[in-house]
Amino acid sequence: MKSCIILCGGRSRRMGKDKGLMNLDGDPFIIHLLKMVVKITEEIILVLRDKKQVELYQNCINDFKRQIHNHDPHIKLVVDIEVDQGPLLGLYTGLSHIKSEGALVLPCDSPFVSPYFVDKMFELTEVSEACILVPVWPDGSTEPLHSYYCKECIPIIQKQLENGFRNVKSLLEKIDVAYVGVEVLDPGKKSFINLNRPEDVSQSLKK
Ligand SMILES: Nc1nc2c(ncn2[C@@H]2O[C@H](COP(=O)(O)OP(=O)(O)OP(=O)(O)O)[C@@H](O)[C@H]2O)c(=O)[nH]1
Repeated sequence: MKSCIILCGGRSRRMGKDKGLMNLDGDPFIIHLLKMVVKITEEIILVLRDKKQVELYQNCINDFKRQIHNHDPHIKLVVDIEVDQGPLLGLYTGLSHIKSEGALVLPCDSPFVSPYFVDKMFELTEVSEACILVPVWPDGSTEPLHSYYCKECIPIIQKQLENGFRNVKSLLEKIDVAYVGVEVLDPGKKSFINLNRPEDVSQSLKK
């Protein structure tokens, strides 16, 4: 079973409005992601901040269901166990809800994630013995919000949170990680584009 967790619970301060619901070329970012991921996975968990955000995303997903003529596209909305604690807690919440052994984690602000990337990640997790699979750039920087995490990470994340860490990168030092070059996962590298500011959106439309 292939599971995907999409983190949507950030504050979008730089964008000024909820990034997942931002319009890009006719669809909200989250719908760009869902259109692609729904065809590849059997379970999708959106991790949101609070009930108010759930209501907004539920409306958006109801429109999506009508659009694709599918009343049950295996999408579940869950809420962070504590608000505003950052993506590490979002990951913890997401992993606590999945039915499978692990999940591909994506941020809601990367609407150009490609099916090639998603397929490749799942293909590599099947042969990797590591708990986490993380894309790495030639300069050594990593993409922990475009990574695969197995459920064995849950107690380690819990410990990291108790120790005051809120950053997903802090987890990578604590558990077995396999690093894979970004060029292997997405030769065009568009999957890793994050749209954080209004100007990022207008620039992405010009490309
Ligand atoms: N569930 C959950 N997701 C989060 C949380 N914080 C950030 N995220 C998600 O993690 C991804 C990266 O977030 P950032 O861009 O670093 O932070 P942001 O709060 O969304 O945006 P800024 O306020 O502009 O920094 C996005 O998909 C966010 O929605 C959180 O506390 N809970």
